[in-house]
Amino acid sequence: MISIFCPFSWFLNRFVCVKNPHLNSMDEDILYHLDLGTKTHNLPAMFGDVKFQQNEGFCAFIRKELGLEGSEEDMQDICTGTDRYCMYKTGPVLSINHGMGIPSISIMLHELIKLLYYAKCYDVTIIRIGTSGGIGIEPGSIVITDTAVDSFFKPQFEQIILDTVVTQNTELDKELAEELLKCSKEVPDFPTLIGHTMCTYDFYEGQGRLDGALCSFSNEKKLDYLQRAYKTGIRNIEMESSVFAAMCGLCGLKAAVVCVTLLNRLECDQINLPREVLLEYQQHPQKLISIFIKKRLGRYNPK
Ligand SMILES: O=P(O)(O)O[C@H]1O[C@H](CO)[C@@H](O)[C@H]1O
Ligand SMILES: O=c1cc[nH]c(=O)[nH]1
Repeated sequence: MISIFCPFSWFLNRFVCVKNPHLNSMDEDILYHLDLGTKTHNLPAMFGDVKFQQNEGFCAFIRKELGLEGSEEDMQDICTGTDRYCMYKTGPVLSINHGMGIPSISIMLHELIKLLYYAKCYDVTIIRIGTSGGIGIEPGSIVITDTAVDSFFKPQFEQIILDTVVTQNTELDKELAEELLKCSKEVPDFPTLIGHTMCTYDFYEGQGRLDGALCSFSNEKKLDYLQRAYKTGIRNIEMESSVFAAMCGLCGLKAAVVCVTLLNRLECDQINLPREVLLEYQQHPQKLISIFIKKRLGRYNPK
């Protein structure tokens, strides 16, 4: 492990760290997919005050909740030169979309973590908020992930590095998950629970769906698989949590995954609720995270 910032060990955990000795010898680092760079942008000035990082377009909402200055129109996409990702910042909150699937979020995280490192950010909490398919729970529920598991229900992420399979840990921060669960008591209008999240490489066959262009198994096989997943403690399925947990863990970032469930996969495969219901469900994680951020900043006033 390389520690870059400070010789005092108590300080090390506070700064975002990278684990790449080669970065030290680079004159310039171009964060290509974010359209930012260490020579072209003053990253500490732009991002040095970031304390919370979200993965969805969430800034306008939290800006209003925190009563920060300016209008929604003031919020410019920071990654204007690329259409790969969008990034917004309001006060100490940075919000980025990550696309779908492990490769997309992994590229974003490499560049984001370097950005936080170059910007000398410290005490950062990073939260993925998004949607998922629930298993055996009411649609609209939030699952706070304790551990991301793979399609074999194993708590690990297999990263292929050169021609070697490297197994990485996918446990998320337990204290942070509990703190988020505590915050959920303030929003009793939807259930929130802590559980395992299965992370897959595909939305259709990879999540046991019968409605893709390809399907090679029966309804009985599908249900048997999902019921076995439920028995191991898996409560939802999505497509990014494992590499997110692994990379954040390796870089010492306190991380959480907070996803709403759009359907109960023991009952159906299609996401067939009206658009307005789905949009309302997608606000559930935002409401919870907004309470969490307000509490952390000492700005929470229950209504
Ligand atoms: O709502 P988001 O964050 O995109 O997450 C889920 O939705 C997508 C599939 O519809 C996948 O990315 C999955 O992880
Ligand atoms: O079933 C679902 C719903 C949202 N996202 C997923 O990955 N799966």
